[in-house]
Amino acid sequence: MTPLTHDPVLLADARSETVPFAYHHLSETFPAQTAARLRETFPESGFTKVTGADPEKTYTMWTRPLHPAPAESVGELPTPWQEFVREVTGARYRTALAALTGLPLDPCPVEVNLWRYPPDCWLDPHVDKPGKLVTHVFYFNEPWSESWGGNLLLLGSQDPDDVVRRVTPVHNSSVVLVRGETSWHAVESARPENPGAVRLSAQVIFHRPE
Ligand SMILES: O=C(O)CCC(=O)C(=O)O
Ligand SMILES: [Fe+2]
Repeated sequence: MTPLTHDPVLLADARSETVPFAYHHLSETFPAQTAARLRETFPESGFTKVTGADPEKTYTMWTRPLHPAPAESVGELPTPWQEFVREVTGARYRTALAALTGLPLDPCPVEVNLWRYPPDCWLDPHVDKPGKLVTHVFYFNEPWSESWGGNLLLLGSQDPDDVVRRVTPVHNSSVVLVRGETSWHAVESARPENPGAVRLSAQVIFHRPE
């Protein structure tokens, strides 16, 4: 059996930004081989529907909880993803993320989940719920072109056109979003002419302690 290598997330290489709000971008999140294994084994089953609310149109994206996760689903998780969960729920990553963000993350419950967005799904502008202190979003699409849409939009206000930064969900990149009253962001719809690519992401969320 392949040993659990427990590769670190390369947070030391993050580019820290303050505009339009505090966030950090990593163009290479994992060593290339680790990222490739995660990409190749990104799960296809165990997802449940999330229906987007839009008066004109309904659409469905899919999510799967990895931590906490239903006990029976853990054994089915491919080994690279079991390693991912161990790494992002472990002390090394938590300490590095606390150092990067300046937030006291020690007492925070951590949640890990996966997302599959078929073409044409989007998320309207929002600031994350106040209970979320910081969210790290990891992307696994290869290839992905900015022109396909599906970009994470970092906004200057609630206005979807007030786009300050556009983060393309390219393979092995990731973004750490620090939640605040003005941390407006949205996910742009992936264009239908995008050749069938499903937008694949994982999220690690540190929640404010109860
Ligand atoms: O997938 C992304 O790029 C961001 C998703 C997001 O903002 C959220 O789920 O709250
Ligand atoms: Fe969000």
